[in-house]
Amino acid sequence: MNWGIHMIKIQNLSYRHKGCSKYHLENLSVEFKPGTVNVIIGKNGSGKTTLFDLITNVINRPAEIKGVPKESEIIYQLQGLLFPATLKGKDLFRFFLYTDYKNDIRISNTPYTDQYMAPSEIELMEKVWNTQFGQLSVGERRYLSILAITLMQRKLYVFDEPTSGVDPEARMQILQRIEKLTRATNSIVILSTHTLHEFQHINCKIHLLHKGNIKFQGTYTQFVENTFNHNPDVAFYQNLIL
Ligand SMILES: Nc1ncnc2c1ncn2[C@@H]1O[C@H](COP(=O)(O)OP(=O)(O)OP(=O)(O)O)[C@@H](O)[C@H]1O
Repeated sequence: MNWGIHMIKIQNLSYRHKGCSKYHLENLSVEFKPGTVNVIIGKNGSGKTTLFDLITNVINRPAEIKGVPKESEIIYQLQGLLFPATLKGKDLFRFFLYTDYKNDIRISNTPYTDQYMAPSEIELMEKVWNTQFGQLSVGERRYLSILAITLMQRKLYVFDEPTSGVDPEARMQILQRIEKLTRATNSIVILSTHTLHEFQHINCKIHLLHKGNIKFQGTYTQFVENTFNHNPDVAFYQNLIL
């Protein structure tokens, strides 16, 4: 019997997309554990989405990736937000939450709110609930989608750039929701981002993906500790040239 901590373990994974001569992931070894937000960073085209697609079986999952829960226990937020423009905010919530067999949140004409929301979030929910998706801004769409996803109960959450296009206040609110997932359950949370400084106050482990492999792994504090002004963008650059 396995009493060990549940985690996703990748060992010596090499992968290239069909028709490509160059490997996008090369002898990649990494572990994703519960209890922290696993933040994947890396340059454009470094393979973050490819890695997510492999973990979630969007691309056939290779044997080198172990410990992934079964499909019904996974939720994968894609970079693009594909949802019919005429459906309303509440319909999006219904779409996500009614597909979640574990959920008992009921959707009505009254906007969803809970005790974790700041007044600005409640105000936003009141606005978006009965507004068509197509009439919402990109950031409003993303906030609404991520909020719905964080209300689902899963063993693995994968978010591809969940804060892209979102204003600084809503970004922190989204990240705090995501961080809460790691506290309340034993779930594994993995996300990718290009905006690093917002993780300063989030319980996270950073994994820097570069040239097919992990170049840096550690806490936010470890990531910035050797840089002037503790600037994470400088740390990013320095790690690439090391
Ligand atoms: N279906 C595909 N066929 C061939 N090459 C692909 C395919 N999908 C992605 N690639 C290539 O794989 C590499 C990694 O792409 P990927 O989308 O995983 O990067 P990323 O780190 O998520 O980038 P970004 O930060 O820009 O979102 C890129 O060079 C890309 O051109």
